[in-house]
Amino acid sequence: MSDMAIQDSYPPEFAHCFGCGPGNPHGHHLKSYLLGYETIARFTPDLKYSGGVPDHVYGGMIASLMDCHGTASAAAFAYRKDGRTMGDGRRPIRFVTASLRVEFKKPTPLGCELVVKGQLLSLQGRKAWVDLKLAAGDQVCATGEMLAIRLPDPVES
Ligand SMILES: CCCCC/C=C\C/C=C\C/C=C\C/C=C\CCCC(=O)SCCNC(=O)CCNC(=O)[C@H](O)C(C)(C)COP(=O)(O)OP(=O)(O)OC[C@H]1O[C@@H](n2cnc3c(N)ncnc32)[C@H](O)[C@@H]1OP(=O)(O)O
Repeated sequence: MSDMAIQDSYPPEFAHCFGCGPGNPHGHHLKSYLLGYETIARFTPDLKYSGGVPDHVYGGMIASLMDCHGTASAAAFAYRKDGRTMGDGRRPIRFVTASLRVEFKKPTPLGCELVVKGQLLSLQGRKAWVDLKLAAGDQVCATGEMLAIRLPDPVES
């Protein structure tokens, strides 16, 4: 596993995301790591993120974790495909979410660590499709699929 969280390679001007930006003092600071052919993030939501059922996580938090982990995963997979290393000093590879489908399979318990994993389904041009799973212990509580779009490099003037 790379020691560097994918989000820690974001330059300061891209580090303000509420869900995962290291530079947002009020945010969640999600950290995603490339581990072989998949990505992994661990997060324990604060008890205030309860959903409609007591002791269960609010669905928006689940989508938020997938949103940030999915775009970070897309970037990590693109770095690997391009034969690059994150934080290599060149213009960073960045993706944004174009679409995210979440399927809530089981209630997600509040107060325990959640593990989000990402796998690359396809990477074609600027488009990355990422498969996502969120589990509490052995229980997969939500699955998702993201289409992330790579931000184009600026045109040199
Ligand atoms: C989001 C603002 C953009 C400016 C960003 C600036 C700085 C941030 C940079 C990096 C972020 C760094 C770190 C990330 C941190 C946290 C991320 C958390 C995740 C998020 O929280 S992220 C926010 C939510 N996210 C958005 O706020 C996106 C709003 N949106 C857009 O900004 C544009 O929509 C964009 C850029 C997606 C594409 O725009 P574009 O002009 O560059 O490219 P274009 O439209 O040509 O699409 C190219 C090909 O993707 C296909 N395509 C596009 N959208 C599709 C869809 N929905 N379904 C199916 N296919 C789709 C087209 O059909 C075409 O396909 P084809 O090439 O085959 O024709």
